[in-house]
Amino acid sequence: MIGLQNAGKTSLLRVLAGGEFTIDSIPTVGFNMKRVQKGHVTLKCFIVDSADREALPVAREELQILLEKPALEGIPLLVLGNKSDLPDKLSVDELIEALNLKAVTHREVSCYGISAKEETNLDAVLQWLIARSGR
Ligand SMILES: Nc1nc2c(ncn2[C@@H]2O[C@H](COP(=O)(O)OP(=O)(O)OP(=O)(O)O)[C@@H](O)[C@H]2O)c(=O)[nH]1
Ligand SMILES: [Mg+2]
Repeated sequence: MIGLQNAGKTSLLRVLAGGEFTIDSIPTVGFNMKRVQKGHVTLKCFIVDSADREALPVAREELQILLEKPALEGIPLLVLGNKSDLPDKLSVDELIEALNLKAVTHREVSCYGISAKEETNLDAVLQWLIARSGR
């Protein structure tokens, strides 16, 4: 799980692990990367704050850099627009545009709007991960 500061990584991992959402999540110091790995396939989950329009260009660049890494070539990419409960959020179509996901080739790309807070669409995230974990 990779994402800029404040995107909601800790919140999502906590909720996915069956914990409670807390509004006063403490910023994670140090490592911000978790891998869901099985065999030789590392699934990539890139999370963004879909309501933080100013951070999206930075997220777009970070994602670009990650996708250029030879070790991650061809690996499926799951992009999560978190905080879909916020009124100012971008739609999935707008996120695809803002992150330039249509330019991603030679790998499967999925993009979901989710909310760690309201637990919206998290079943889709789990389904995505489960469906690809056996490959
Ligand atoms: N409204 C809303 N707020 C959220 C959601 N997910 C996380 N937040 C809030 O966003 C802030 C940052 O969440 P974190 O989970 O700490 O984000 P993070 O990506 O782990 O941040 P760093 O560890 O600092 O990189 C916290 O105040 C969370 O409560 C969401 O789905 N909706
Ligand atoms: Mg964190």
